[in-house]
Amino acid sequence: MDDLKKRGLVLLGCGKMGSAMLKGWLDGGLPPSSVTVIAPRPSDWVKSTGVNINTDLPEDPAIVLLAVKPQKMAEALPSLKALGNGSTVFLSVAAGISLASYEEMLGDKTPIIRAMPNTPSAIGRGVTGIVGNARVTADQIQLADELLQAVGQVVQLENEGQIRALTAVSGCGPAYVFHLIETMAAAGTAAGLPEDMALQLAKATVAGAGVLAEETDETPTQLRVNVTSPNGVTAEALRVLMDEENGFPPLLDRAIKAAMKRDAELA
Ligand SMILES: NC(=O)C1=CN([C@@H]2O[C@H](COP(=O)(O)OP(=O)(O)OC[C@H]3O[C@@H](n4cnc5c(N)ncnc54)[C@H](OP(=O)(O)O)[C@@H]3O)[C@@H](O)[C@H]2O)C=CC1
Ligand SMILES: O=C(O)[C@@H]1CCC=N1
Repeated sequence: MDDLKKRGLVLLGCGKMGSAMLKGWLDGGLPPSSVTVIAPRPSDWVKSTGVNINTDLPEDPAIVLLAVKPQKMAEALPSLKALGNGSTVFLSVAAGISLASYEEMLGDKTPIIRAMPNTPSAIGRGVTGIVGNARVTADQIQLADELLQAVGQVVQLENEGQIRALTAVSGCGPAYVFHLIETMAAAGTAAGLPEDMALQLAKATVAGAGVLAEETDETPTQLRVNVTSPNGVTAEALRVLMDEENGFPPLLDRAIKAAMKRDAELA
């Protein structure tokens, strides 16, 4: 991390994901002076952080984070090509785009790491999968791992092929959970609760269940059983949700497959 502070971190794109990660790093003590953001329309929040914005780039930054939309990558990346084939590590969070495509755009001697984070990174509770190309050294993987651990957990993938499924599960996953909160709250409101109370109950239930699932030694299956009194109330709801034809299992399976299909298209 000292190397990163000295040589600098460049962010290409600083929208929702770039800002979530930058917030986590700045909150964790990364000096804003070590960071250079390249962004056509930096947000008020980015401007308020004290990072360098659209200034000259450091000569040999330790890491360049690529956080533009996959569709914008080919247009945005040429401005950084001079840093390719050197010791700067390119860390891409973009869905779909392969290590081979980056090698084509930046030079095949460029150390490149694909990472797939998620937005809870903004509060240090993200989870990121990473995989590097053949040029990445163990030290560079270690640096990326350390940087990403500042915003949550890190999983090292065995091969690039796994990143598509990881994207569909944890990269997109917060959106599924937020939608669960939305729909629980809406169902609670329809069932007679005041809207704000239903939302409070849905948020606290999802947050509490999430922390419990992470902190206990019990499996999610056992935790579910613990809630489900025999012939009780939960059992009736689960009969609907666990239905093998219309419940969560086929629905989530279809959702994950749809996400993976889109990831492949973006590639
Ligand atoms: N959102 C998420 O939960 C996750 C996103 N990702 C990945 O992160 C990447 C960014 O997604 P997200 O943050 O959601 O998208 P956003 O649209 O919020 O952010 C992308 C940013 O890139 C900027 N930008 C566009 N063109 C350029 C350029 N030429 N140079 C520099 N910056 C540019 C955009 O600016 P402007 O809007 O002004 O055009 C925008 O601020 C994507 O590749 C996505 O796959 C990965 C994991 C999770
Ligand atoms: O929706 C997307 O394409 C990005 C990738 C993972 C989360 N958001």
